[in-house]
Amino acid sequence: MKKIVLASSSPRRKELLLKYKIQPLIVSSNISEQINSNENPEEVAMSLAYEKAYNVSKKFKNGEIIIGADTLVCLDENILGKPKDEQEAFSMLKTLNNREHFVITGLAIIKANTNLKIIEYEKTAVTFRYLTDEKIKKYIETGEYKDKAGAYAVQGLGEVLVEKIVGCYSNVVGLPITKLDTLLEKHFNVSLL
Ligand SMILES: Cc1cn([C@H]2C[C@H](O)[C@@H](COP(=O)(O)OP(=O)(O)OP(=O)(O)O)O2)c(=O)[nH]c1=O
Repeated sequence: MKKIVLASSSPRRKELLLKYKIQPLIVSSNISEQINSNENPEEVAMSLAYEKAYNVSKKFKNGEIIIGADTLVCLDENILGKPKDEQEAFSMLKTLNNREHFVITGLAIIKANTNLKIIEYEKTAVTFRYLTDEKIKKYIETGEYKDKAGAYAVQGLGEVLVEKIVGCYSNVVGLPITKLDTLLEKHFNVSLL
């Protein structure tokens, strides 16, 4: 079987991928993620995903398949990354309140020691229900906002904040599984199942 490498330290991505038979090696990319908010969010997500995959691919030499991803939340052309503290988490959740936003994950797949690289993105629409300041504060008190783009986790307690999702669910959690399988089959002759 071809060796698959997940270039990520995200426990969510790891969990999403470990369900499948491909037994990925997990290697953290350690890149410093700089978000330039003047850029188009899809391009930001794809270029960060590529940087992560490329950084890890340099450690491999035998045609290993390296997967990198970057998830960000996008509201009216503004990019929301991970909040640095509770105050920032509160203001992020307040702006997401009672309306629709988009979650974009850039996905990069590289074959080590070849020129083969595929870079795409997936976009999912998420609508928050109306939340009182009290409810937002209670959610922040759970600590779940930490290390999450947009300050929430739909797969966790943050489920209660969400009224509607249109599109790929795993994309919101951090790795668009359907798109990943489609690209792996098409370009790398690998299947998740
Ligand atoms: C919106 C949302 C984001 N997230 C998480 C997924 C990502 O881990 C994180 C966005 O951060 P990323 O910078 O995409 O990833 P990461 O720093 O956690 O991991 P790495 O760069 O090593 O791959 O937000 C959720 O877990 N649930 C959600 O509902």
